[in-house]
Amino acid sequence: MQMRENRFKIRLKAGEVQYGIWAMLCSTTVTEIMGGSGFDWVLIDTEHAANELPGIIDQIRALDTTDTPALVRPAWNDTVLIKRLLDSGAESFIIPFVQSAEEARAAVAATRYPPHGVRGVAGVSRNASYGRISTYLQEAADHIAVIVQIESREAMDNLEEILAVDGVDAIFVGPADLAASLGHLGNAGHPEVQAAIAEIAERVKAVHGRMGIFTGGPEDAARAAALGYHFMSVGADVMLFTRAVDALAAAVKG
Ligand SMILES: O=C(O)C(=O)C[C@H](O)[C@@H](O)CO
Repeated sequence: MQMRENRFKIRLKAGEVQYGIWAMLCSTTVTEIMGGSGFDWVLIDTEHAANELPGIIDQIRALDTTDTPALVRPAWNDTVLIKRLLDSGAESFIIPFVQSAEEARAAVAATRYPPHGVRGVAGVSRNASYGRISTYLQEAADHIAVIVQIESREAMDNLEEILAVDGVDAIFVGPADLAASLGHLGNAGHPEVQAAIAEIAERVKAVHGRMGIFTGGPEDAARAAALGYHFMSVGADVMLFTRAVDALAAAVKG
């Protein structure tokens, strides 16, 4: 058995525009539904959602039945969390709150087998089709996408050093945490935050231009695309569902 291509990573490295959505409801059904909607990726969030490993695996399995690649955000830039997600079949990661080149190197190392990293070796996990993919250990690194989140003032201060880390495929801006770090908690629309988002874009474009951002919807995504961001999340299942059920209740209950 051969390893399948990581279509998200291929398109990411080519700088193609890819629109995604956040999966936070911890629902295999909802994630599967979103996988059939036509998005270019669905991110299974474990940082700000109660997604745990069994449910994450089920959601990855569900997305495997669609044309939409799965991305996973571990709860933290943690070697053990990333190892367990890799063995479960995750291959594209958005790593939260990376603030330095050292932390970026640690994130990459968590996805690499020795001598290039510290990932624990088990050739019979789900990622290797339980041992059927005999070349997995040798080929895995090429199929894994490592995206680090830039979402603090310190990360901005270290941006070029982070971009230079071998194995970091792209950065992803988290506007909510960036706003908090810049002193504008809850106000990602503050001019200083928006200026920082634009500054990050210019600095990343001066290096390789591979950058994504969390946006609140199509209009926000269009503004981000105009700055050069090319993989954008345009929403989250939890927000979409809450708004829809609240609107329905209001419609019938006045
Ligand atoms: O800081 C951010 O913004 C992000 O990283 C995205 C959020 O965590 C996402 O859950 C939407 O609030």
